[in-house]
Amino acid sequence: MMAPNETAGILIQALPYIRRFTGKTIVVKVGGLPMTDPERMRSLAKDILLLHSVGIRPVLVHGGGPQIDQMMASAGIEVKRIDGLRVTDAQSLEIVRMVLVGKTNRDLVAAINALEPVAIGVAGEDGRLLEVEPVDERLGFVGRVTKVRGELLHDFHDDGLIPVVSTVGADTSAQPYNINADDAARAIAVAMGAEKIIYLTGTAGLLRDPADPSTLVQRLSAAEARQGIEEESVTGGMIPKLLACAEAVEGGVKSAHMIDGRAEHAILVELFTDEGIGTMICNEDQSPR
Ligand SMILES: Nc1ncnc2c1ncn2[C@@H]1O[C@H](COP(=O)(O)OP(=O)(O)O)[C@@H](O)[C@H]1O
Ligand SMILES: CC(=O)N[C@@H](CCC(=O)OP(=O)(O)O)C(=O)O
Repeated sequence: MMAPNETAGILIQALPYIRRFTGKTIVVKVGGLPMTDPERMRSLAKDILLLHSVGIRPVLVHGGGPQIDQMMASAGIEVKRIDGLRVTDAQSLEIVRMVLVGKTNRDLVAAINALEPVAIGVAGEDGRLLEVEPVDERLGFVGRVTKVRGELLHDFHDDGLIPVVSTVGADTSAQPYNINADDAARAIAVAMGAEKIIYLTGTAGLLRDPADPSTLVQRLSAAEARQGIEEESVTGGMIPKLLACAEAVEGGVKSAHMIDGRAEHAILVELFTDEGIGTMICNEDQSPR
């Protein structure tokens, strides 16, 4: 049990951050890995609800890569990725939609609503929320976001709701496309003029040596993040994530953070304490945090 003066100290430390972020949009992207544990999902739901309760406008964008892999394996479909993006044919696309829209989104919405019924699930293909164009013909139905109807998400906030977005988009003829969730979250954050984008991931942040958590890179500029993509130590899902962070900051989001989704209440520590955790990407002239 924490001593009362310790609790008071934490609240006092949090106050300037709460003041600074109240009324601001903060996009939180959660990857599939932190969502494999129901206890972690409940803890995430509490954090998101706390942001909402202090007047911050959170948008929760989710992935579900490991869950899609699992479903594809049980359907006997081979998983193929190019530079961290899933090769998605018509059959795989059905599985992607089933998992992301039908399961992961529902589970997150239910976890928040069990605490307070303010979460609303929406897929990028609903109401043209995320309009896309194909990325590369080798990838099949994989889309890059060309337009975001951010006003739909602002309207949800105005109505006291927390949008939870699954990242299946559609082209102008309503053909659904699979979108890398890191990139979709970036597009949403830029379109909404978000203050921050926070990536909750299955690693401590960007590591110089992926096998050694003590090599965490605490801070880098958007230009350095772009250079980092070229480095040998950056592979797989970290490639689109780092690129998304750079593009978010270049698109006007004040800072992009990659933090450990496995750590309890990581979002609250990042937002409301002086320490901050993980890797932060911001413009060079930006003051820390
Ligand atoms: N340099 C690096 N630093 C940290 N993680 C890295 C690095 N290079 C590759 N990775 C891998 O990228 C993963 C993050 O990408 P991804 O699995 O797509 O995340 P998520 O699904 O959590 O959004 C890490 O869990 C790690 O396995
Ligand atoms: C095109 C593409 O790769 N889409 C991703 C969408 C889910 C995702 O991004 O999930 P994570 O955040 O857990 O990685 C996929 O099919 O895995």
